[in-house]
Amino acid sequence: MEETQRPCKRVVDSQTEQTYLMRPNYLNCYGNLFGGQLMGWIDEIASIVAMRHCEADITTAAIDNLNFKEGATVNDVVVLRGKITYVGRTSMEVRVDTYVESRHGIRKVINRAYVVMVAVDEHHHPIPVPGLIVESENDRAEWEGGEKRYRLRKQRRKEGF
Ligand SMILES: CCCCCCCCCCCCCCCC(=O)SCCNC(=O)CCNC(=O)[C@H](O)C(C)(C)COP(=O)(O)OP(=O)(O)OC[C@H]1O[C@@H](n2cnc3c(N)ncnc32)[C@H](O)[C@@H]1OP(=O)(O)O
Repeated sequence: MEETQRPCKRVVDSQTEQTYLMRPNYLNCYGNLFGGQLMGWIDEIASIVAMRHCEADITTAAIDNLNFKEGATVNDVVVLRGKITYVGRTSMEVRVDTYVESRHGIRKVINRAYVVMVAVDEHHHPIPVPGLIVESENDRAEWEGGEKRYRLRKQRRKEGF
């Protein structure tokens, strides 16, 4: 959240959207979007959001909550939207929502993932990231959820996984 000691940026400063027209090479053998392909896209957009926020190199520390609620097939339009929800000292949580979009622009959720990215220097050591300016009620709710997940991940690491 906002701190006087470090620079702060807004959620919108790094928000990113990426759109794909589904091609045969994105599909699995059943003709649906291949899960590994989607994971690669999620990791890529989360990386871009995090790099835009911290203006440095990043590495992926964790990906949570991959649920596939809808499929997508050839000629569908798939949209990924990524935004920062929470920042620690050197880590950033990015929420990535994936949708399949109809020809009329109606979006159905395929997946929601939370990705933890860590800013690193040239020696791959974690470095501090800018704080996050929480501007809306929505940003605040995301921040509070992110804070809980941050603590939970720390606890899980203490317990050994
Ligand atoms: C034709 C079709 C092709 C399709 C094709 C598809 C292919 C299918 C692709 C799938 C794609 C999947 C997505 C791969 C994504 C990668 O590529 S994962 C592999 C890349 N990542 C790595 O190698 C990272 C390895 N880990 C590390 O280098 C270190 O653990 C880290 C992350 C830099 C952390 O360093 P550390 O020494 O543990 O530092 P420490 O001070 O303890 O922690 C630093 C911060 O990280 C946080 N942190 C550390 N560990 C964790 C953790 N496990 N969880 C959360 N936060 C953590 C800490 O809380 C801390 O945050 P702050 O409190 O400062 O905010």
